[in-house]
Amino acid sequence: MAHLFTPLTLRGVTLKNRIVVSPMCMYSAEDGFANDWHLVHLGSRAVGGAALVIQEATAVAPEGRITPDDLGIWKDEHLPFLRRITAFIEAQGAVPGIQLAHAGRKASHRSPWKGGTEVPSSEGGWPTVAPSALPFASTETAPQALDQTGIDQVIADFRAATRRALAAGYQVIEIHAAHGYLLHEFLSPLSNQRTDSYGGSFDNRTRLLREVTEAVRAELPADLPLLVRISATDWVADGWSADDSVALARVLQGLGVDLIDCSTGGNVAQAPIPVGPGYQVEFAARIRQETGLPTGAVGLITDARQAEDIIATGQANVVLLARELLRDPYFPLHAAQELGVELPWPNQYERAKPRRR
Ligand SMILES: Cc1cc2nc3c(=O)[nH]c(=O)nc-3n(C[C@H](O)[C@H](O)[C@H](O)COP(=O)(O)O)c2cc1C
Repeated sequence: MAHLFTPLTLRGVTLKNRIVVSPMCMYSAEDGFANDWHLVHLGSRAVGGAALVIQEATAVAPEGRITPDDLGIWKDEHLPFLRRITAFIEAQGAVPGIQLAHAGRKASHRSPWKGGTEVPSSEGGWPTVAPSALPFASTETAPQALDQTGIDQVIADFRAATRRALAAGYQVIEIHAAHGYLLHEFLSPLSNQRTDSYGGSFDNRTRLLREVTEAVRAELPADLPLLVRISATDWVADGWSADDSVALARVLQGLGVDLIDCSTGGNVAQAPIPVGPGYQVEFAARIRQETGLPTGAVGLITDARQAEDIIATGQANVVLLARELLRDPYFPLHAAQELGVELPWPNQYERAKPRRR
């Protein structure tokens, strides 16, 4: 049996294989509400055979949206449609997951295909918040530094969003602490120059993520797993480092986190990132090796044998695929075919279109 198709149990949730749909903003929501697009998009990844479908960065507060077109879970009215999505994913034998997010200083931007620039207030843009009043790029408006009341509100928003996510039927929660969004901004000394108990030392810069993690974990039943996505490095000297990530993983392990999803970058506009096949896998491997905590590898994993090798060699416990699953929503079924694994109904790979190379 290929390692890629062995089940993985995290607390009381069993993934039927090791292929996870990496969260991807689809910029197709209005006022945070999911619609038919999200049902078909996420549902088809479940039909395609992925074990866990993690819904895009879903904002815990309206001002935490990257773009006005992001999904949200800041009010109960969002839940009825989300329930349709989770029910459909589950009916395909996959696990519905959600990434809870706050975009911090990178909020209030147009989607990439609308240019990615800041949305002016005249067009519905809003003031952004961050640990310090430092813009992501020198051309952008500076965010407001959060005060203690604002920080408490962020923690309360993650807590309330978790409660809603459970009510909507998600079985896996992932906290988004990567890619230069709010929680990563607090971690990195490049974006966090606070002098209070949330800035300065490692202990202080990790405080908000620890408090958010504790709040989310406290809402979760003991049998549901919690994932945290981190950017394992800022890719620049004096930024957040791989050593920091190992230390953070140990702390998160003690707070009941079950898997670290290891991405990188996003907090420095011009970071020299050596993008190439599997370029972030080494961080998942190191964290797993040094902490014993399960990890997820992500980033240019596009090939069944590459994915199999990552799992077989113990570099990560799951692989997360993003763009390859846009190109080939049936990647898991094709991978099974390529690795000689026969899957039970309804995931017989014969039902999928042959893959063109
Ligand atoms: C259109 C698009 C939207 C994305 N949105 C998110 C997101 O909401 N949350 C997140 O953590 N990463 C997001 N990412 C990053 C992916 O999850 C993934 O980490 C990255 O694309 C590298 O994986 P890949 O090479 O398989 O695409 C997005 C990527 C793309 C292409």
